[in-house]
Amino acid sequence: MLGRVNHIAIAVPILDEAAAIYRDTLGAKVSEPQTLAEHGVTVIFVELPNTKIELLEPLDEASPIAAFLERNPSGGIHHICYETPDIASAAEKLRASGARILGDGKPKIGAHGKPVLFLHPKDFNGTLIELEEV
Ligand SMILES: CC[C@H](C(=O)O)C(=O)SCCNC(=O)CCNC(=O)[C@H](O)C(C)(C)COP(=O)(O)OP(=O)(O)OC[C@H]1O[C@@H](n2cnc3c(N)ncnc32)[C@H](O)[C@@H]1OP(=O)(O)O
Ligand SMILES: [Co+2]
Repeated sequence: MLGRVNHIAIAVPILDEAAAIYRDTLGAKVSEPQTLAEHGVTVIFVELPNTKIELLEPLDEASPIAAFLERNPSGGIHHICYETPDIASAAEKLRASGARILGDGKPKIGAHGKPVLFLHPKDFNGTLIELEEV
């Protein structure tokens, strides 16, 4: 079911400041901001040799990451995204195992234009998992 780590996401209070740290202090290549209205966030990707860092800023208080940032005002690691070759079959196996798929349980299109799903952190050692079909 699991392929490569596609990205590790960090929720941040101020996206431009977080991107400047990666670009100017850490010398990494960062993308332009991408607003994902359907997901309630604006994202910037930090390109690394073996994976990406996804910097996430909430669009508004209704954002799914707003409560996380209230609990962690300076930001924090938010989720890990694993690649999967077949998200429908992964969802079927996960449901059969009793794992909770968040939202309406149907894949949505993510930042890379691919179908993604999120799994409840309480079912996976307190870690929010995103699956992206690649
Ligand atoms: C898809 C576009 C883009 C991409 O990569 O392409 C993205 O990644 S968009 C990312 C933003 N979207 C999401 O994160 C969608 C899935 N997330 C959610 O639905 C919520 O964040 C949810 C339900 C995981 C948590 O929401 P909230 O904090 O408002 O809910 P609760 O207070 O009920 O939390 C329940 C329980 O889980 C703990 N929690 C919450 N967030 C996390 C987290 N990121 N990692 C670990 N644990 C988390 C929270 O503390 C609660 O625990 P408890 O012990 O009950 O207090
Ligand atoms: Co993500």
